[in-house]
Amino acid sequence: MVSCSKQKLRTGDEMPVLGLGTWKMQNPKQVVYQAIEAGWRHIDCACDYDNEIEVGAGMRKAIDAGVCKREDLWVTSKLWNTYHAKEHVKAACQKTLQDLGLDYLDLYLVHFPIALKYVPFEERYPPEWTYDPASANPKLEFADIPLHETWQAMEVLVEEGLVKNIGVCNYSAPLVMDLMRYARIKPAINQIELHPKLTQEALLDYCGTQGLAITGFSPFGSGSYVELGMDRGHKMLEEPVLQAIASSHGKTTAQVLLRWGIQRGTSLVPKTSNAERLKENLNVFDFELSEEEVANISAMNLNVRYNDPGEFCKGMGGAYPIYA
Ligand SMILES: NC(=O)C1=CN([C@@H]2O[C@H](COP(=O)(O)OP(=O)(O)OC[C@H]3O[C@@H](n4cnc5c(N)ncnc54)[C@H](OP(=O)(O)O)[C@@H]3O)[C@@H](O)[C@H]2O)C=CC1
Ligand SMILES: O=C1CO[C@H](CO)[C@@H](O)[C@@H]1O
Repeated sequence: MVSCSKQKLRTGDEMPVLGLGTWKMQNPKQVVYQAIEAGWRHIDCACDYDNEIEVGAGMRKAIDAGVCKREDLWVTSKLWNTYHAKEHVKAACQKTLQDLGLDYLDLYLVHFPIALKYVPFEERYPPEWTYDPASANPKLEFADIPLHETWQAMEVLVEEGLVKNIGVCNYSAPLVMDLMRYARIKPAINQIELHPKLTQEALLDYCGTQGLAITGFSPFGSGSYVELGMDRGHKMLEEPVLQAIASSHGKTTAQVLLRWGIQRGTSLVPKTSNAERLKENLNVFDFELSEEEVANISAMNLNVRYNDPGEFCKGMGGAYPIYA
Protein backbone atom coordinates (compact mmCIF):
# COMPACT_ATOMS: atom_id res chain seq x y z
CA MET A 1 0.00 0.00 0.00
CA VAL A 2 1.39 3.41 -0.97
CA SER A 3 0.60 5.43 2.12
CA CYS A 4 3.03 8.28 1.55
CA SER A 5 1.05 11.41 0.84
CA LYS A 6 4.04 13.70 0.25
CA GLN A 7 6.28 14.22 -2.76
CA LYS A 8 9.91 14.84 -1.92
CA LEU A 9 11.48 17.72 -3.84
CA ARG A 10 15.15 18.24 -4.66
CA THR A 11 15.38 20.91 -1.93
CA GLY A 12 14.37 18.32 0.68
CA ASP A 13 10.95 19.96 1.10
CA GLU A 14 7.95 17.63 1.05
CA MET A 15 4.87 18.71 -0.86
CA PRO A 16 1.45 17.11 -0.22
CA VAL A 17 0.72 14.96 -3.28
CA LEU A 18 -2.80 16.31 -3.62
CA GLY A 19 -3.25 20.03 -4.09
CA LEU A 20 -6.54 21.80 -4.64
CA GLY A 21 -6.80 23.45 -8.05
CA THR A 22 -8.37 26.92 -7.96
CA TRP A 23 -8.82 27.77 -11.64
CA LYS A 24 -12.52 28.55 -12.20
CA MET A 25 -13.37 27.77 -8.58
CA GLN A 26 -16.80 29.01 -7.46
CA ASN A 27 -16.92 30.80 -4.07
CA PRO A 28 -13.16 30.46 -3.50
CA LYS A 29 -13.12 31.84 0.05
CA GLN A 30 -15.72 29.37 1.27
CA VAL A 31 -14.41 26.41 -0.74
CA VAL A 32 -10.78 26.92 0.30
CA TYR A 33 -11.86 27.16 3.95
CA GLN A 34 -13.98 23.99 3.62
CA ALA A 35 -11.09 22.27 1.86
CA ILE A 36 -8.66 23.01 4.67
CA GLU A 37 -11.24 21.84 7.21
CA ALA A 38 -11.60 18.63 5.18
CA GLY A 39 -7.83 18.05 5.32
CA TRP A 40 -6.43 19.68 2.17
CA ARG A 41 -3.04 21.21 2.86
CA HIS A 42 -1.84 22.16 -0.61
CA ILE A 43 -3.50 24.91 -2.66
CA ASP A 44 -2.61 25.53 -6.31
CA CYS A 45 -3.07 29.21 -7.19
CA ALA A 46 -2.15 31.59 -10.00
CA CYS A 47 -2.45 35.30 -10.61
CA ASP A 48 -4.16 34.36 -13.88
CA TYR A 49 -7.05 32.67 -12.03
CA ASP A 50 -8.22 36.12 -10.91
CA ASN A 51 -9.17 34.92 -7.42
CA GLU A 52 -6.03 35.08 -5.26
CA ILE A 53 -7.63 37.61 -2.88
CA GLU A 54 -10.57 35.26 -2.22
CA VAL A 55 -8.39 32.15 -2.05
CA GLY A 56 -6.12 33.95 0.42
CA ALA A 57 -9.14 34.97 2.50
CA GLY A 58 -10.17 31.29 2.73
CA MET A 59 -6.70 30.33 3.94
CA ARG A 60 -6.67 33.22 6.44
CA LYS A 61 -10.06 32.19 7.79
CA ALA A 62 -8.79 28.65 8.38
CA ILE A 63 -5.62 29.89 10.06
CA ASP A 64 -7.53 32.36 12.25
CA ALA A 65 -10.01 29.62 13.22
CA GLY A 66 -7.10 27.43 14.33
CA VAL A 67 -7.79 24.73 11.72
CA CYS A 68 -4.13 24.87 10.67
CA LYS A 69 -1.07 27.06 10.85
CA ARG A 70 0.51 28.82 7.87
CA GLU A 71 3.42 26.38 7.99
CA ASP A 72 1.02 23.41 7.66
CA LEU A 73 -0.08 24.71 4.24
CA TRP A 74 1.73 24.32 0.94
CA VAL A 75 0.87 27.27 -1.28
CA THR A 76 1.86 27.34 -4.93
CA SER A 77 1.37 30.27 -7.29
CA LYS A 78 2.49 31.11 -10.81
CA LEU A 79 4.19 33.95 -12.64
CA TRP A 80 2.01 35.15 -15.50
CA ASN A 81 3.37 35.47 -19.05
CA THR A 82 3.28 39.29 -19.09
CA TYR A 83 5.73 39.54 -16.17
CA HIS A 84 8.71 37.59 -17.58
CA ALA A 85 11.12 40.56 -17.73
CA LYS A 86 13.67 40.65 -14.89
CA GLU A 87 12.31 43.99 -13.67
CA HIS A 88 8.75 42.60 -13.40
CA VAL A 89 9.20 39.16 -11.81
CA LYS A 90 9.63 40.35 -8.21
CA ALA A 91 6.76 42.84 -8.40
CA ALA A 92 4.48 40.11 -9.80
CA CYS A 93 5.45 37.77 -6.97
CA GLN A 94 4.91 40.51 -4.37
CA LYS A 95 1.47 41.28 -5.84
CA THR A 96 0.51 37.61 -5.56
CA LEU A 97 1.81 37.50 -1.96
CA GLN A 98 -0.16 40.63 -1.11
CA ASP A 99 -3.34 39.26 -2.69
CA LEU A 100 -2.97 35.91 -0.95
CA GLY A 101 -2.12 37.66 2.34
CA LEU A 102 1.12 35.69 2.75
CA ASP A 103 4.73 36.59 3.34
CA TYR A 104 6.18 33.66 1.42
CA LEU A 105 5.15 31.05 -1.14
CA ASP A 106 6.14 27.41 -0.87
CA LEU A 107 6.44 27.17 -4.63
CA TYR A 108 6.41 29.72 -7.47
CA LEU A 109 6.16 28.45 -11.02
CA VAL A 110 6.73 30.05 -14.42
CA HIS A 111 3.19 29.53 -15.77
CA PHE A 112 4.11 29.13 -19.44
CA PRO A 113 7.36 29.20 -21.45
CA ILE A 114 5.83 32.11 -23.34
CA ALA A 115 6.67 35.79 -22.77
CA LEU A 116 3.92 38.28 -23.58
CA LYS A 117 4.06 42.06 -23.74
CA TYR A 118 3.94 43.72 -20.31
CA VAL A 119 0.67 45.18 -19.04
CA PRO A 120 0.98 47.35 -15.87
CA PHE A 121 -1.08 46.17 -12.86
CA GLU A 122 -3.10 49.38 -12.78
CA GLU A 123 -4.09 48.94 -16.42
CA ARG A 124 -5.37 45.37 -16.14
CA TYR A 125 -4.93 42.59 -13.58
CA PRO A 126 -4.67 39.80 -14.41
CA PRO A 127 -3.88 40.59 -18.04
CA GLU A 128 -4.60 37.07 -19.40
CA TRP A 129 -3.63 36.25 -22.96
CA THR A 130 -4.43 39.06 -25.34
CA TYR A 131 -2.88 42.49 -25.21
CA ASP A 132 -5.99 44.35 -26.34
CA PRO A 133 -9.01 42.28 -25.21
CA ALA A 134 -11.44 45.17 -25.68
CA SER A 135 -10.55 45.69 -29.32
CA ALA A 136 -12.58 44.29 -32.21
CA ASN A 137 -9.73 41.95 -33.11
CA PRO A 138 -7.78 41.06 -29.93
CA LYS A 139 -4.19 39.94 -30.48
CA LEU A 140 -1.45 38.04 -28.72
CA GLU A 141 1.61 40.27 -28.39
CA PHE A 142 4.84 38.40 -27.67
CA ALA A 143 7.82 39.94 -25.84
CA ASP A 144 11.50 39.37 -26.64
CA ILE A 145 12.47 38.03 -23.23
CA PRO A 146 14.54 34.85 -23.12
CA LEU A 147 13.52 32.21 -20.60
CA HIS A 148 16.92 32.33 -18.90
CA GLU A 149 16.34 35.98 -17.97
CA THR A 150 13.06 35.04 -16.29
CA TRP A 151 14.68 32.10 -14.51
CA GLN A 152 17.49 34.27 -13.11
CA ALA A 153 14.86 36.59 -11.65
CA MET A 154 13.03 33.57 -10.17
CA GLU A 155 16.30 32.53 -8.48
CA VAL A 156 16.54 35.94 -6.83
CA LEU A 157 13.11 35.35 -5.24
CA VAL A 158 14.49 32.27 -3.48
CA GLU A 159 17.59 34.13 -2.38
CA GLU A 160 15.48 36.98 -0.97
CA GLY A 161 13.16 34.60 0.89
CA LEU A 162 9.94 35.41 -0.98
CA VAL A 163 9.56 31.83 -2.17
CA LYS A 164 10.96 28.52 -0.93
CA ASN A 165 10.95 26.57 -4.20
CA ILE A 166 10.81 27.52 -7.86
CA GLY A 167 9.73 25.55 -10.88
CA VAL A 168 8.02 25.65 -14.22
CA CYS A 169 4.80 24.63 -15.93
CA ASN A 170 4.13 23.43 -19.43
CA TYR A 171 7.83 22.81 -20.19
CA SER A 172 8.68 20.21 -22.84
CA ALA A 173 11.82 18.04 -22.54
CA PRO A 174 14.00 20.32 -24.72
CA LEU A 175 13.05 23.33 -22.59
CA VAL A 176 13.88 21.40 -19.41
CA MET A 177 17.23 20.36 -20.96
CA ASP A 178 18.03 23.98 -21.67
CA LEU A 179 16.90 25.14 -18.22
CA MET A 180 19.05 22.53 -16.47
CA ARG A 181 22.09 23.94 -18.25
CA TYR A 182 21.72 27.54 -17.10
CA ALA A 183 19.89 27.18 -13.77
CA ARG A 184 21.96 28.02 -10.68
CA ILE A 185 18.95 27.00 -8.59
CA LYS A 186 17.50 23.97 -10.31
CA PRO A 187 13.73 23.74 -10.82
CA ALA A 188 11.92 21.64 -8.22
CA ILE A 189 8.77 20.95 -10.25
CA ASN A 190 7.44 20.81 -13.78
CA GLN A 191 3.64 21.15 -13.62
CA ILE A 192 2.14 19.63 -16.76
CA GLU A 193 -1.18 18.37 -18.08
CA LEU A 194 -1.57 14.69 -17.15
CA HIS A 195 -4.48 12.29 -17.41
CA PRO A 196 -5.05 8.92 -19.10
CA LYS A 197 -5.57 10.58 -22.50
CA LEU A 198 -2.23 12.40 -22.14
CA THR A 199 0.18 10.21 -20.19
CA GLN A 200 3.45 11.95 -21.24
CA GLU A 201 5.65 8.99 -20.18
CA ALA A 202 8.78 10.20 -21.99
CA LEU A 203 8.61 13.63 -20.35
CA LEU A 204 8.03 12.05 -16.93
CA ASP A 205 11.03 9.76 -17.43
CA TYR A 206 13.26 12.58 -18.62
CA CYS A 207 12.32 14.94 -15.77
CA GLY A 208 12.95 12.06 -13.35
CA THR A 209 16.51 11.71 -14.63
CA GLN A 210 17.01 15.43 -13.90
CA GLY A 211 15.62 15.28 -10.36
CA LEU A 212 12.54 17.27 -11.35
CA ALA A 213 9.33 16.22 -9.62
CA ILE A 214 6.14 16.32 -11.67
CA THR A 215 2.74 17.72 -10.79
CA GLY A 216 -0.16 16.77 -13.04
CA PHE A 217 -2.85 19.35 -13.76
CA SER A 218 -6.33 18.69 -15.11
CA PRO A 219 -6.25 15.12 -13.72
CA PHE A 220 -9.92 14.63 -14.66
CA GLY A 221 -9.06 15.68 -18.18
CA SER A 222 -12.06 17.82 -18.88
CA GLY A 223 -14.42 19.82 -16.73
CA SER A 224 -13.06 23.33 -16.87
CA TYR A 225 -12.07 23.04 -20.52
CA VAL A 226 -15.40 21.57 -21.56
CA GLU A 227 -17.03 24.54 -19.82
CA LEU A 228 -14.89 26.67 -22.16
CA GLY A 229 -16.30 24.84 -25.19
CA MET A 230 -13.22 22.66 -25.74
CA ASP A 231 -14.98 19.32 -25.92
CA ARG A 232 -12.74 16.50 -27.14
CA GLY A 233 -15.68 14.15 -27.46
CA HIS A 234 -14.94 12.02 -24.41
CA LYS A 235 -16.02 12.15 -20.81
CA MET A 236 -13.06 10.96 -18.81
CA LEU A 237 -15.02 10.33 -15.63
CA GLU A 238 -17.41 8.06 -17.54
CA GLU A 239 -14.80 5.95 -19.35
CA PRO A 240 -15.80 2.25 -19.10
CA VAL A 241 -12.24 1.12 -18.25
CA LEU A 242 -12.22 3.50 -15.29
CA GLN A 243 -15.75 2.61 -14.25
CA ALA A 244 -14.92 -1.10 -14.13
CA ILE A 245 -11.78 -0.54 -12.06
CA ALA A 246 -13.59 1.90 -9.78
CA SER A 247 -16.45 -0.47 -9.03
CA SER A 248 -14.06 -3.35 -8.31
CA HIS A 249 -12.44 -1.22 -5.58
CA GLY A 250 -15.68 0.35 -4.34
CA LYS A 251 -14.33 3.74 -5.40
CA THR A 252 -15.35 6.46 -7.87
CA THR A 253 -13.71 7.04 -11.24
CA ALA A 254 -12.36 10.37 -9.92
CA GLN A 255 -10.64 8.53 -7.07
CA VAL A 256 -9.18 5.98 -9.52
CA LEU A 257 -7.78 8.81 -11.68
CA LEU A 258 -6.09 10.39 -8.66
CA ARG A 259 -4.76 7.04 -7.47
CA TRP A 260 -3.35 6.34 -10.96
CA GLY A 261 -1.49 9.65 -10.90
CA ILE A 262 -0.14 9.14 -7.39
CA GLN A 263 1.06 5.62 -8.22
CA ARG A 264 2.91 7.01 -11.24
CA GLY A 265 4.89 9.10 -8.76
CA THR A 266 3.33 12.48 -9.53
CA SER A 267 1.51 14.98 -7.39
CA LEU A 268 -1.84 16.23 -8.71
CA VAL A 269 -3.94 19.37 -8.45
CA PRO A 270 -7.60 18.42 -9.02
CA LYS A 271 -10.13 21.23 -8.81
CA THR A 272 -13.58 21.06 -7.30
CA SER A 273 -15.90 23.69 -5.89
CA ASN A 274 -18.14 21.05 -4.36
CA ALA A 275 -17.99 20.27 -0.63
CA GLU A 276 -18.72 16.54 -1.04
CA ARG A 277 -16.20 16.14 -3.86
CA LEU A 278 -13.56 17.87 -1.71
CA LYS A 279 -13.86 14.90 0.66
CA GLU A 280 -14.15 12.34 -2.14
CA ASN A 281 -11.01 13.57 -3.90
CA LEU A 282 -8.95 13.37 -0.73
CA ASN A 283 -10.13 9.87 0.13
CA VAL A 284 -7.66 7.97 -2.05
CA PHE A 285 -5.15 6.64 0.44
CA ASP A 286 -6.98 3.49 1.50
CA PHE A 287 -6.68 1.47 -1.71
CA GLU A 288 -4.09 0.60 -4.32
CA LEU A 289 -4.34 -0.14 -8.04
CA SER A 290 -2.53 -3.23 -9.32
CA GLU A 291 0.28 -2.80 -11.83
CA GLU A 292 -2.06 -4.22 -14.46
CA GLU A 293 -4.76 -1.67 -13.63
CA VAL A 294 -2.24 1.17 -13.85
CA ALA A 295 -1.08 -0.18 -17.23
CA ASN A 296 -4.65 -0.56 -18.50
CA ILE A 297 -5.43 3.03 -17.59
CA SER A 298 -2.20 4.26 -19.19
CA ALA A 299 -3.15 2.36 -22.35
CA MET A 300 -6.01 4.82 -22.84
CA ASN A 301 -3.44 7.41 -23.97
CA LEU A 302 -4.37 9.34 -27.11
CA ASN A 303 -2.02 12.31 -26.65
CA VAL A 304 -5.08 14.52 -26.32
CA ARG A 305 -4.21 17.89 -24.84
CA TYR A 306 -6.56 20.56 -23.50
CA ASN A 307 -4.16 23.21 -22.29
CA ASP A 308 -2.84 24.44 -25.61
CA PRO A 309 -2.53 28.22 -25.53
CA GLY A 310 -2.69 28.24 -29.32
CA GLU A 311 -6.26 27.05 -29.06
CA PHE A 312 -7.16 29.59 -26.39
CA CYS A 313 -5.81 32.27 -28.66
CA LYS A 314 -7.14 30.96 -31.94
CA GLY A 315 -8.17 33.86 -34.09
CA MET A 316 -6.16 36.18 -31.83
CA GLY A 317 -2.83 35.93 -33.58
CA GLY A 318 -2.00 32.64 -31.83
CA ALA A 319 -0.43 29.79 -33.75
CA TYR A 320 -2.51 26.65 -33.36
CA PRO A 321 -1.64 24.23 -31.88
CA ILE A 322 1.50 25.49 -30.11
CA TYR A 323 2.35 22.11 -28.57
CA ALA A 324 1.86 19.87 -31.61
N1 LIG B 1 -0.16 25.13 -14.85
C1 LIG B 1 -1.12 25.22 -15.76
O1 LIG B 1 -0.93 25.71 -16.88
C2 LIG B 1 -2.47 24.72 -15.42
C3 LIG B 1 -2.80 24.41 -14.11
N2 LIG B 1 -4.06 23.96 -13.80
C4 LIG B 1 -4.35 23.65 -12.38
O2 LIG B 1 -4.95 22.38 -12.31
C5 LIG B 1 -6.19 22.48 -11.65
C6 LIG B 1 -7.14 21.39 -12.09
O3 LIG B 1 -7.33 21.37 -13.48
P1 LIG B 1 -8.73 21.70 -14.17
O4 LIG B 1 -8.44 21.97 -15.56
O5 LIG B 1 -9.42 22.69 -13.35
O6 LIG B 1 -9.52 20.37 -14.19
P2 LIG B 1 -9.74 19.01 -13.39
O7 LIG B 1 -9.22 17.91 -14.23
O8 LIG B 1 -9.29 19.11 -11.99
O9 LIG B 1 -11.30 18.91 -13.46
C7 LIG B 1 -12.14 19.81 -12.82
C8 LIG B 1 -13.56 19.41 -13.18
O10 LIG B 1 -13.87 18.13 -12.61
C9 LIG B 1 -15.02 18.26 -11.77
N3 LIG B 1 -14.81 17.36 -10.61
C10 LIG B 1 -13.93 17.52 -9.61
N4 LIG B 1 -13.97 16.46 -8.76
C11 LIG B 1 -14.91 15.63 -9.23
C12 LIG B 1 -15.42 14.39 -8.79
N5 LIG B 1 -14.96 13.78 -7.70
N6 LIG B 1 -16.40 13.80 -9.52
C13 LIG B 1 -16.88 14.40 -10.63
N7 LIG B 1 -16.42 15.58 -11.11
C14 LIG B 1 -15.45 16.20 -10.41
C15 LIG B 1 -15.09 19.72 -11.40
O11 LIG B 1 -16.41 20.12 -11.16
P3 LIG B 1 -16.87 20.64 -9.71
O12 LIG B 1 -16.01 21.81 -9.37
O13 LIG B 1 -18.30 21.00 -9.90
O14 LIG B 1 -16.68 19.50 -8.76
C16 LIG B 1 -14.57 20.39 -12.69
O15 LIG B 1 -15.61 20.46 -13.67
C17 LIG B 1 -6.64 23.90 -11.97
O16 LIG B 1 -7.67 24.32 -11.12
C18 LIG B 1 -5.35 24.64 -11.79
O17 LIG B 1 -5.09 24.85 -10.42
C19 LIG B 1 -4.98 23.74 -14.78
C20 LIG B 1 -4.70 24.03 -16.10
C21 LIG B 1 -3.43 24.56 -16.51
O1 LIG C 1 -3.64 27.52 -15.77
C1 LIG C 1 -4.52 27.86 -16.57
C2 LIG C 1 -5.37 26.97 -17.24
O2 LIG C 1 -5.17 27.11 -18.63
C3 LIG C 1 -5.48 28.38 -19.10
C4 LIG C 1 -5.34 28.44 -20.57
O3 LIG C 1 -4.13 28.01 -21.03
C5 LIG C 1 -4.59 29.36 -18.48
O4 LIG C 1 -4.94 30.63 -18.92
C6 LIG C 1 -4.73 29.24 -17.02
O5 LIG C 1 -3.83 30.05 -16.39
